[in-house]
Amino acid sequence: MSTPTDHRRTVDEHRAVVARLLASASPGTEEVPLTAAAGRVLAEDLAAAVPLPVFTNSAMDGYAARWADVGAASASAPVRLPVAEDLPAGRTDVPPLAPGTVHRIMTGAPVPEGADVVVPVEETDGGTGTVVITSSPAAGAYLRHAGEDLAAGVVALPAGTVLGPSQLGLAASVGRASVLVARRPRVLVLSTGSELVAPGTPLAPGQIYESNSLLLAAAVDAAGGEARTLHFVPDDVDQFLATVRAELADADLLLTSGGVSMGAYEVVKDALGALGTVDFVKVAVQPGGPQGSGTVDGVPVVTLPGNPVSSSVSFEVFVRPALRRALGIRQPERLSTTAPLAGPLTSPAGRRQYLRGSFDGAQVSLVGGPGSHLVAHLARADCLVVVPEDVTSLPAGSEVQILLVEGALR
Ligand SMILES: Nc1nc2c(c(=O)[nH]1)N[C@H]1C(S)=C(S)[C@@H](COP(=O)(O)OP(=O)(O)OC[C@H]3O[C@@H](n4cnc5c(N)ncnc54)[C@H](O)[C@@H]3O)O[C@H]1N2
Ligand code: MOO
Repeated sequence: MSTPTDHRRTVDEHRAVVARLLASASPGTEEVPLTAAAGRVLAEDLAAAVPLPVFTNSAMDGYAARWADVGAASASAPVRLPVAEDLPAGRTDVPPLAPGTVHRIMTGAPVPEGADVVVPVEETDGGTGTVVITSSPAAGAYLRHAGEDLAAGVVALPAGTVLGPSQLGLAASVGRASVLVARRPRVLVLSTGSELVAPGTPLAPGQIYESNSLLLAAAVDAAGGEARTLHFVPDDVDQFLATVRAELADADLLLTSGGVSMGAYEVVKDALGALGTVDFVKVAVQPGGPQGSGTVDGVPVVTLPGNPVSSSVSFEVFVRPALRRALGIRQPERLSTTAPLAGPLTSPAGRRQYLRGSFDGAQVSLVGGPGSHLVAHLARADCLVVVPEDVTSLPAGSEVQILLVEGALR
């Protein structure tokens, strides 16, 4: 229950704190071959060295012609013309088209000077010495003009673009073999908890499988970082700090899960809290209330709560956008929309709630309840339903904001 002494940082305040912190975690840029650039973030305005199309070329297999010669062709009054040249794609010496002749041309081949239409082979007898044309498309048809897609010299891809398949295709189309990209922040993902054992080993009573480091490392990688995981079984605070410090040398960010609430054995909070450079706060959010942020030996650290759903949601809300912003990504946030609720919901007063949902393109259904241990439900969700701080209940049909997380509408 919220009391006057229970001051909580707002979600937006904590998002700003983490964004500022991670801005300093940005490790600069590097040139990479285009063949290794998938998923990377462009760190330069990539200018087109060539126009697209590079030269005016044919959109069809057929005959490059002068419309004045072929425009009147019909089945009852076919036009017969000599075929002066054969132009396969890749031909570099293209003679101009003399009046009263055609050039046989293949898709992608340069259109000869003087041609202003391509007659598809289907409208002809396919002749190679002479051709009989039985109909002509409109003047100008089937010409793909140099520069109509992109002019030479303009920015083809602005800095901050994530290089997906079509962006890589464009970079290659303008002739780039390598690109300047943001270095991927190296994120050390550290989970703590003596009840946690690695998947694949037998469980003793009281033990569970460690899952947060897998979840968070995959989320870090998907956000553009480069995760390395470490599971620390706490003995004592000094040993924890020594382990963390030894691993920090190659990290741009330390991301921990667990050990930050109010219990008697909160190794993350105890060890990092004592340094005086990490703040532990409560955020007005559910799940994911207990949060921490600061630096360890100058390296940014964000501490997430251990409940798996809390870890996942707080990564989504606080870390992912900050990491993507630090990478220079133009659109760091998830796509968001509004959708009507399939059923009613309730939400705690004074907390922004992020409920797991499933969006079918028309309405959103809740997946499981608010419990932050519901990992199976989490894995079935494809969106987060955002319930504002001042809303405690909503009837079915209410419009709610949803964040489309990875895999929505798959
Ligand atoms: N008296 C209070 N108790 C709790 C509070 C509170 O305010 N007062 N906050 C609750 C909330 S909210 C959360 S969230 C959790 C956060 O706790 P910790 O961050 O200290 O996490 P742990 O206690 O270590 O673990 C919580 C829960 O999650 C499981 N867990 C932890 N790490 C992993 C992992 N790597 N893989 C899988 N599962 C993990 C752990 O076994 C626990 O069940 O505190 C509440 N308590
Ligand atoms: O608010 Mo805690 O983060 O889930 O249960």
